[in-house]
Amino acid sequence: TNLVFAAELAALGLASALPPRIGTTSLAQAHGDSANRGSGTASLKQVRRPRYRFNGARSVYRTYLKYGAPVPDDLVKAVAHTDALYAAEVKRATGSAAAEPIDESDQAYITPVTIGTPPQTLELDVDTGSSDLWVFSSHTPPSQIHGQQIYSPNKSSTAKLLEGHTWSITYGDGSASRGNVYIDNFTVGGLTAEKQAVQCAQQVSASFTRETHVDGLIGLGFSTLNTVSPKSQLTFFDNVKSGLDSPVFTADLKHGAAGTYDFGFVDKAKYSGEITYVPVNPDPGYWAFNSSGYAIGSGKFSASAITGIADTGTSLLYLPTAIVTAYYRQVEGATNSRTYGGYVFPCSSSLPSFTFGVADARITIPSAYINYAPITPGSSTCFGGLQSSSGVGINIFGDVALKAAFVVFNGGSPPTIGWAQK
Ligand SMILES: Cc1noc(C)c1CN(C)Cc1cc2n(n1)CCN(c1cc(N)ncn1)C2
Repeated sequence: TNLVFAAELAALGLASALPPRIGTTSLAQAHGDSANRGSGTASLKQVRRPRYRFNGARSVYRTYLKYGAPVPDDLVKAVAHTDALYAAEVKRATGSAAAEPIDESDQAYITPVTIGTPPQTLELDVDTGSSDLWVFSSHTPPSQIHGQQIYSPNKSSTAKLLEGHTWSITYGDGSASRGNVYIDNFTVGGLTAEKQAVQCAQQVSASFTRETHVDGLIGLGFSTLNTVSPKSQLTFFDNVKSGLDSPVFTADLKHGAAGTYDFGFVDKAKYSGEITYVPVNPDPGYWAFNSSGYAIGSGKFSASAITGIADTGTSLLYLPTAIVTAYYRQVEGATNSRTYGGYVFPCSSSLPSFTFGVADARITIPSAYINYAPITPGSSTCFGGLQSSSGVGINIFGDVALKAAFVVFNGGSPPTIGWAQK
């Protein structure tokens, strides 16, 4: 009976009150721990099983089975009932995927995904500034494909054409793509959306053709921005959100190194200090939030609200002209070049860091991130990672800003965005 009792307690996930006796060797002793009490005695430490929920009906049921007793019908029903209750509470799905820079200036980041059956692997640009999931495909004219991996729906047994639906999107820099739509399994970071709308490109603009490392985009903006017509489709995040442990995804982008996108959980190991959450206005369809102000280098903080969007699909940081001119006034030889389309400076110039506020929190972008890249490979003139938003029409916290922080995109009600130093 001691053994049974101990077993029941173990089933409860509780430490047993009955220390095991002769013949058992503690793990510590197995690993030669210092206090050797001689032979014949040992003690095993038990630990609580994480997230274990005791299910009484099931425990009684097991005892009936163990002693071959006939199981009463209402006990079988009770077990099914309690299992169902717990299934509703069980830890849900999460995912974690790499975000690899496509070049040495972190112009964009790519994330491996699989689509269809058998799985076809592509590497897509996760883009919180748009809401279309589109891919280079077997429907893309070969003349427009330059090294990209493609998705072939006709090779996937689970692909279904979304009859009569098309899509067409144009991005801030004028690049564009359009095509038809399939529904298929879509997996990123071990997380699968069974019926994901996968938009197949039948036409891509030259700048996408030139981007050999980018096989398409995963739009993680709000689904209201999705361009599929006549019926707009849900983003991957909206498709998986209800099954996630928590309705969030996080971005931990890095300068010149692979970072991660996590889904369903906030990884405490990825940031320092506290995460500061601020409201998001989902109406424009972007992750729009208010920054509380800025500071240049070690200068004083200027508390002035800056409404902008957190956009993983934009490379640079675009802010109001007044802030940008104040910044480059501190950079030797900086000019706003019409030729190169923005602020440039001698690559050897020393740059101040740039700090932006999120409520009372402060995110500081190291100066190295603002020395973005030579205007052409090998040039001694460099392009700034901070540029004016006046031509864009909206302030954009793109990768230059995002990679200085750990960012939580909280898709709960109401949506919020969290920022932490790292
Ligand atoms: C890659 C990459 N990423 O940014 C650029 C530009 C490139 C390079 N370029 C040659 C190709 C290209 C152009 C775009 N992309 N890729 C990604 C989506 N684009 C966005 C997304 C968004 N949220 N906001 C604005 N544009 C425009």
